[in-house]
Amino acid sequence: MIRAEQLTKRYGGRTVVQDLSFTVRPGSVTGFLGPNGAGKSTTLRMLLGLDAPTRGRATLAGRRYADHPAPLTQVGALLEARSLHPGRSARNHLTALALTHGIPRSRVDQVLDLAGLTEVADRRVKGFSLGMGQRLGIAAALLGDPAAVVLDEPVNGLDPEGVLWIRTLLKSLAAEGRTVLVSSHLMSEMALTADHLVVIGKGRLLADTTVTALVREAGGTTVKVVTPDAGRLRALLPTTARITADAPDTLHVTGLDAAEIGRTAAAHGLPLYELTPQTASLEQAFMDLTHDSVEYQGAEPQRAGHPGAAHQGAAHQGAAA
Ligand SMILES: Nc1ncnc2c1ncn2[C@@H]1O[C@H](COP(=O)(O)OP(=O)(O)OP(=O)(O)O)[C@@H](O)[C@H]1O
Repeated sequence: MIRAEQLTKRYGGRTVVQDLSFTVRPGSVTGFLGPNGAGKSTTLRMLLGLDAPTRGRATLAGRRYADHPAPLTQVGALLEARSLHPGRSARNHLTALALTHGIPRSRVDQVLDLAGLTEVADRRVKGFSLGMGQRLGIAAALLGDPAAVVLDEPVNGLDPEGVLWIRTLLKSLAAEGRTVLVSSHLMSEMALTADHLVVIGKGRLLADTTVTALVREAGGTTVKVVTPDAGRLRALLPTTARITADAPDTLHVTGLDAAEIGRTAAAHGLPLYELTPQTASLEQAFMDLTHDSVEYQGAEPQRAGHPGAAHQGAAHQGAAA
């Protein structure tokens, strides 16, 4: 369990984290979301004892990081700035870390395997790609077999295979009963990875909720349906569904999932050319939530009237810095 209690951080005269309180529970992935500059990294550094709070408290399993006799067994962390000795191999790097923390050497091989680095374990780190470096950082975070894992923007700069690997790993760490806290400025990524969300903007808490609840609040998932028989399909769907049409053959259906719509169409022999659940509403919910907290506004994205266009307009304001 990770807990932030009224955490506040001031740099000079500027408050970058203010009165932030939240709890991260074991057994699920918690996404820590906010636009660029919202204070995510600063908060994570305070949780990990790397920065002292101006006010408030951060605890892991009830104690401050510095008060744990063997912190690496409590929490493993991957922060954005990595300090790796370029001339060392991955194995040597992990072995040095293990020896200085009283962790058996045998654990090094286990984490190399877990991170998919066994084959390159004896290569010098300076030849590593960004993805391999990220895997090594995660191997180091898991070295102490920690009860909690904290990762700052772990998918930044990774290729699709790397992103998928991290997503799967985070879910399996949570399924093992660990506490998993992962920061991101991308709602689309967190929607696929996290169960719970803590959203901040300008250092303040904006939402502490589940992905499911946020989807519900955003009006549910909308399904785009393209069919030459749009009129007939519309008449066959339950009246509880909200349906809009922006072209003669295209419906946007809220309140029904894709499977139900597909079954109805199949039962009546209606051909479907497209049946696509859209998370655009979730992106929009995130942008609405954080709109006033974005430090560096780019051009205002189009606030379009239908979900498909909103998706295209979702140019991640947070990334506009
Ligand atoms: N050591 C520091 N001294 C002064 N200001 C700082 C320091 N570290 C961070 N800040 C400021 O605090 C604010 C929050 O920064 P932080 O890196 O925590 O945000 P973030 O949410 O992690 O952003 P990003 O998504 O861009 O990484 C920023 O305005 C940043 O400029």
